[in-house]
Amino acid sequence: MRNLLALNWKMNKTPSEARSWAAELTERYEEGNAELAVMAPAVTISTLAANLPAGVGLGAQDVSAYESGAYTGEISAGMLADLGVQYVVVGHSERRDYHGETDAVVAAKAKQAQANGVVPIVCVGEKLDVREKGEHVPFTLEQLSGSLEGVGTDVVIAYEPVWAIGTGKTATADDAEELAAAIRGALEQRYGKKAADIRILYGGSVKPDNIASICAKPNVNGALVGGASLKVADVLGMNDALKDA
Ligand SMILES: O=C[C@H](O)COP(=O)(O)O
Repeated sequence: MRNLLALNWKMNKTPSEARSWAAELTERYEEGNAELAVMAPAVTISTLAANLPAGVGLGAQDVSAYESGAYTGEISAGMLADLGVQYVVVGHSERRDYHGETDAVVAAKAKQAQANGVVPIVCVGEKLDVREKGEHVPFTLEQLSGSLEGVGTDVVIAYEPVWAIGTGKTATADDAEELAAAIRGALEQRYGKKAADIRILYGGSVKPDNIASICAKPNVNGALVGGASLKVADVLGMNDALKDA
């Protein structure tokens, strides 16, 4: 399966900065074996749609759980689709933590995305205390189960141990594979044979020098990258590292 390198800018870059980033990427990018997609702040999506190099996909970082109507400040999946958005991150730990998103809300968002032809990237993963108790596998699988309630197979899963996000502490490739394999098993129970075609990403302090070993694991099919997505040089480094993958 082709690796997906999902670049989550989080709340970084103005539209002008996004234009410069896209221009630099266009100048230096050579398509490799990995699929690249930018998970952009909503206000930069139009700019990126017009300026990203061919072959680089477009994503959003959140979507409303509702179709349309009186939900001030929300952005619907239909609006994202109309801008050419292919992917949307749902249930990122920062949204679960700072905005109180429950598994049910995450599932509703994923369903809205799918109903509009946008592929949800459903994020799951444990905090440090859960890992220290050795409960990271059952915790993550329960979160996954709730977040996929009623969600179809056109989905990407991102396993992000919260303790590894933005901390410089990367899970080892074996840690990533332990959870990716457990997630694959859960997907098989839910979706049968189609589970083999669902991409499972790892996220948490991924950089050019560790991405290849993590993505070499059999059940890891790419990465959800925060900090290292902001500089074009790092993105090219990760793209190169996956060239032979
Ligand atoms: O969405 C991306 C993840 O939260 C990882 O962020 P990070 O690469 O800065 O650790």
